[in-house]
Amino acid sequence: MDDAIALRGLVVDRGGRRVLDGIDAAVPRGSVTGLLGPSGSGKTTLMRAVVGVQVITAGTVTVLGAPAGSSQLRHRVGYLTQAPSVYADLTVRENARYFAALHGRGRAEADRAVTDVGLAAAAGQLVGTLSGGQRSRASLACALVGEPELIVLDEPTVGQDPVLRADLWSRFHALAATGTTLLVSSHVMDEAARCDRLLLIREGRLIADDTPDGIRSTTGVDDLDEAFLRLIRASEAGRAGEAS
Ligand SMILES: Nc1ncnc2c1ncn2[C@@H]1O[C@H](COP(=O)(O)OP(=O)(O)OP(=O)(O)O)[C@@H](O)[C@H]1O
Repeated sequence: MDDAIALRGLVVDRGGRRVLDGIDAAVPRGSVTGLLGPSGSGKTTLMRAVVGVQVITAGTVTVLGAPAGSSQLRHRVGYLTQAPSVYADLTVRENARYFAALHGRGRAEADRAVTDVGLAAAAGQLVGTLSGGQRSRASLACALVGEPELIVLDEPTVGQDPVLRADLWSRFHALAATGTTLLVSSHVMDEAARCDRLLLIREGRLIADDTPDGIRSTTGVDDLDEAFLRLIRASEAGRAGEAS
């Protein structure tokens, strides 16, 4: 069983609308897989299904060999939502130590997680006084501190400067090198090139599941932004053909 995530025929309806429309995809263990697509394409919904908090209409979501949301996955899957989920009236260090304790980890792991996200200098600062980008890194530290086998990160680099973004991507790859699996969403196409594999979704349908090089070679262009445009146009042409 090499896949950390296996999606089979995943269909999700939200607010009476079909938001994911029959997704089949697999995320290999020990990889950094990017989940890309325009705003509203269904990235967050797919991540919610993987962490087991989304009611699904049809299909199956298997995570680390178990159905998504099973109690046995509680300490094995980490999730960073788009809204920072940290306590404003605790310091960065206190937040990390609190989440570490929930996962049976100690102070050393908590302090390391804070350093890993570049917040060592602000460790003693109340989260409520941090900038937006710092607050989202504090939240990231809390998602990483339990050392989960699968880490699902919803737009973890939004609001970060280019140096920090590069540092965070290095950190993601260092984690993958130790066998951790990361599913990372972004709508910034330049981050796509940093991923081992890419899932591209548009309007709830998967239009690519490949490596960056595989996508370049399928589309015949080097620039991934342009490659995605071509894939999107090809999928639209295909759907127009289906409809006629
Ligand atoms: N609670 C909800 N109730 C009804 N519809 C929702 C709800 N949350 C999201 N949706 C709809 O589901 C669709 C997919 O949303 P989702 O948040 O998964 O997209 P996304 O790709 O993550 O977008 P973004 O990049 O802007 O975060 C959108 O059309 C959105 O309006």
